[in-house]
Amino acid sequence: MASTRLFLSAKNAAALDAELMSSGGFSLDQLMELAGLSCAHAVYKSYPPDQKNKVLVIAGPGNNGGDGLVAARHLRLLGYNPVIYYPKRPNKDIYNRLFTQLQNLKVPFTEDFESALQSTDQVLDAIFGFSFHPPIRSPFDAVISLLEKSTKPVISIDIPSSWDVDSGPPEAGNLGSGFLPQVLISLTAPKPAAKFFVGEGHRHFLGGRFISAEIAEKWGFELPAYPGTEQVVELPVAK
Ligand SMILES: NC(=O)C1=CN([C@@H]2O[C@H](COP(=O)(O)OP(=O)(O)OC[C@H]3O[C@@H](n4cnc5c(N)ncnc54)[C@H](O)[C@@H]3O)[C@@H](O)[C@H]2O)[C@H](O)CC1
Ligand SMILES: [K+]
Repeated sequence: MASTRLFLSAKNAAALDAELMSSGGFSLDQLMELAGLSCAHAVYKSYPPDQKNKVLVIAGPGNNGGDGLVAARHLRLLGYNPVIYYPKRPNKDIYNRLFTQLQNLKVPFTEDFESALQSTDQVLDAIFGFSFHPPIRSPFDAVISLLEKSTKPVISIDIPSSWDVDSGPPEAGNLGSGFLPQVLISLTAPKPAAKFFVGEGHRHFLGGRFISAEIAEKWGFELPAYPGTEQVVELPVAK
């Protein structure tokens, strides 16, 4: 299993993202496609499709939500039954196109989060990524509260939503302090909050295979070797 040395702070993650899309020559679509594809592959490795598992994808208002929409499309094509809860949908071209692609694949959208949670097999948390700033606002506060009480396995994209990107889970007694996903998929490089992602049986993947060794060195993190054609590499989790 690969190991990584250093973490990418919220500030550096945003700056690196901007660099990839300026001097790096990438478009947001390209990065989001590779990020979302790696998330679908991490779900596949953690919960292989079994009689068309239902995966409830919670998509937030930013690009973390966009990764979730891309992952939902790939999950559908991999044999899952994704259902999407997308309560705050900004009217932006990239999200509108992802929405159209999902509609064409007949992926359902739901407005009833509570019922969808009861009937799902797994949850894909694509609510917030590296631009989240606590405290969490409506309607996602109620969503996190329900996830804290639920026993459904959760796979979080980039950070467990409600955790501070740099300092980790909220203090005991605050919303989100009881939220610990089963699987974390870090994109580009783990964020400092990933230090708090621990526990027997929990799995941590790194995805977003678009970083060169030169970029990793420049931004001060170690890039583990992706095996063969894999879109994710598994990282150790402390017990
Ligand atoms: N290079 C990469 O690794 C790539 C990562 N990608 C993914 O993009 C997210 C970061 O996306 P961004 O749009 O910057 O922000 P978020 O999705 O984290 O959220 C912004 C969104 O959330 C709202 N918000 C912030 N705080 C709160 C709050 N307390 N309560 C409610 N709402 C809040 C804010 O207003 C915005 O609307 C990264 O993590 C990856 O998942 C890309 O796919 C490209 C490549
Ligand atoms: K997330």
